[in-house]
Amino acid sequence: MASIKAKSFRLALLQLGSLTSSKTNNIAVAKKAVVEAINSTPKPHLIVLPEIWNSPYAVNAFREYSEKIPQVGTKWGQLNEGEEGETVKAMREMARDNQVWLIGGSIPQKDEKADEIFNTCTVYDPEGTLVAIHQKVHLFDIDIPGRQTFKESDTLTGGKSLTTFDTPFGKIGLGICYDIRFPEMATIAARQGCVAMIYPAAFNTTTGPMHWTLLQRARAVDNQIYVAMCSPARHPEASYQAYGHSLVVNPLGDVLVEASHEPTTIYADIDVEMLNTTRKNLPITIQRRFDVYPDVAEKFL
Ligand SMILES: NC(=O)CC(=O)C(=O)O
Repeated sequence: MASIKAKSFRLALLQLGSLTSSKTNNIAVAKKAVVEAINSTPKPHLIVLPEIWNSPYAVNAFREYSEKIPQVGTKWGQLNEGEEGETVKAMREMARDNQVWLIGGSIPQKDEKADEIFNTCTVYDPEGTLVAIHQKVHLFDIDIPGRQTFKESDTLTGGKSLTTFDTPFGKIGLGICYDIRFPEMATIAARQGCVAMIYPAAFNTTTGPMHWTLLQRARAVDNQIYVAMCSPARHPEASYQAYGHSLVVNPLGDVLVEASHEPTTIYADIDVEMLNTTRKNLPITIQRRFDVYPDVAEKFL
């Protein structure tokens, strides 16, 4: 597990602004930001959108904005009209038209059979094939009186599995926002050989200043991987004030790049040699004492 065979790559986090209650507007905003990122130099290999970017981040909106998501492996043009939601179709186009890997943030997903709604991240390869689906495992149910109360479980169901996906530049692990507070997910992904954990996210103006940077640095240092979180920009009229501050941290825990709360795109180079050097110099990945405590990744390896 010490060193990882992968290629270095460039990551772009799209901290989308001007998101409204119009899904059509939000799709147009995302499409434009993807095109702008792809025209930057050097070109990013992997583009990330934020959590719940096509809908308001509000428990009473998730059902109305929810969409059908097809199975992993469905290719561009394989489905008939109506077999997948309009946001999913748009994300396929963003990936295919720009020949780029896309982590499509998250959108509310409708599971008609079970009558359930999930907070779901989809990933597309440069051909527009849906290659991974992650349903937010840990629902954001918190109550900090007078400051921040939110109960995703009022309308959402939690996912039941962990998600990684392979790219030509290495294996990537996925989580969504609150998932980062549960360290096992990142540890399992790292033990499976991921170079990075990427979380579409939307912390708020209470929990953001407390824990946003700390959690990412902790997950990075504990697991000697890259960690990134992509947030929407703050929106003064929204019922939920996103923290912004999209961020990328390296395996030493250094913040490589951080946005403010304004709409912007940030870029970072994921340097696999740096990851391997960190693991060689501080060899914690081969010093674990599984004779003293269990390996949380074991049943997933
Ligand atoms: N919005 C979330 O899912 C999580 C969050 O804001 C926090 O953990 O704080």
